[in-house]
Amino acid sequence: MGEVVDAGKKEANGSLADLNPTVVFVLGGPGSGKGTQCANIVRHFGFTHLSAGDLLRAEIKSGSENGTMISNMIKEGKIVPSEVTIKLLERAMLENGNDKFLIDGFPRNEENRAAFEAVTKIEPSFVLFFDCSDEEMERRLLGRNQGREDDNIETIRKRFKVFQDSSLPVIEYYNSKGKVRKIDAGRPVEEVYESVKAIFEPKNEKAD
Ligand SMILES: Nc1ncnc2c1ncn2[C@@H]1O[C@H](COP(=O)(O)OP(=O)(O)OP(=O)(O)O)[C@@H](O)[C@H]1O
Ligand SMILES: Nc1ccn([C@H]2C[C@H](O)[C@@H](COP(=O)(O)O)O2)c(=O)n1
Ligand SMILES: [Mg+2]
Repeated sequence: MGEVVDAGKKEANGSLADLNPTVVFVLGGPGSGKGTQCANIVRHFGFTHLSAGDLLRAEIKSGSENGTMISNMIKEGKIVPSEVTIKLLERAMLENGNDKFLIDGFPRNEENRAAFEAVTKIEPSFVLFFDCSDEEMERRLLGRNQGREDDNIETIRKRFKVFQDSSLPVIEYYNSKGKVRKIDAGRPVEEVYESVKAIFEPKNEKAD
């Protein structure tokens, strides 16, 4: 008889090396609109959206042994150790079945970046960077109303500082490799998406 599998869960099959997925990192400050724009990209371009923050919040809810540590770090706006987040991302990619992923909110610091590269051997195709002012991001986060424990002014300020100090250097790293596609994310959702769409649409380059 075959193995009984929990009906609610998919099995993580194979390895990432076998899957060899296309990966786009989606970066930007807290509230810059990463999740909002990823939902649009998924609808039109067949990617699967994996938000590192969502995976960490699900891990807290699952009652995992790391739950309390993750919850405390998120409340403080700090970055969870890479091995925890990378395991969640690897599992999500292998369980999913798709081979095109938008990885949202990762890598958040140099440790995330270097560990992901070392463990998965995956190079992102490019990095989508949503550039937005702190004033606009703060307004959006305070109006988000999704019950997130980190959407309060004290934690928001800490998250902004971590973004400046730890996440921007990662974007600069990829920029030096010509991989960053920067989007002015301070505009209305539909306008931002027009710019995003242009990046994902295949180019109609004329042959000679
Ligand atoms: N271009 C936009 N203009 C106005 N509001 C927006 C825009 N994009 C997103 N929002 C709103 O701002 C809030 C934050 O957006 P979203 O959750 O997509 O940001 P995020 O970058 O994923 O944030 P976080 O890093 O905190 O997860 C949401 O309430 C969303 O509806
Ligand atoms: N690579 C990551 C991504 C997220 N986190 C933690 C810390 C963030 O403040 C929080 C929320 O993430 P968001 O949903 O805003 O992308 O999750 C992390 O530690 N490491
Ligand atoms: Mg988000």
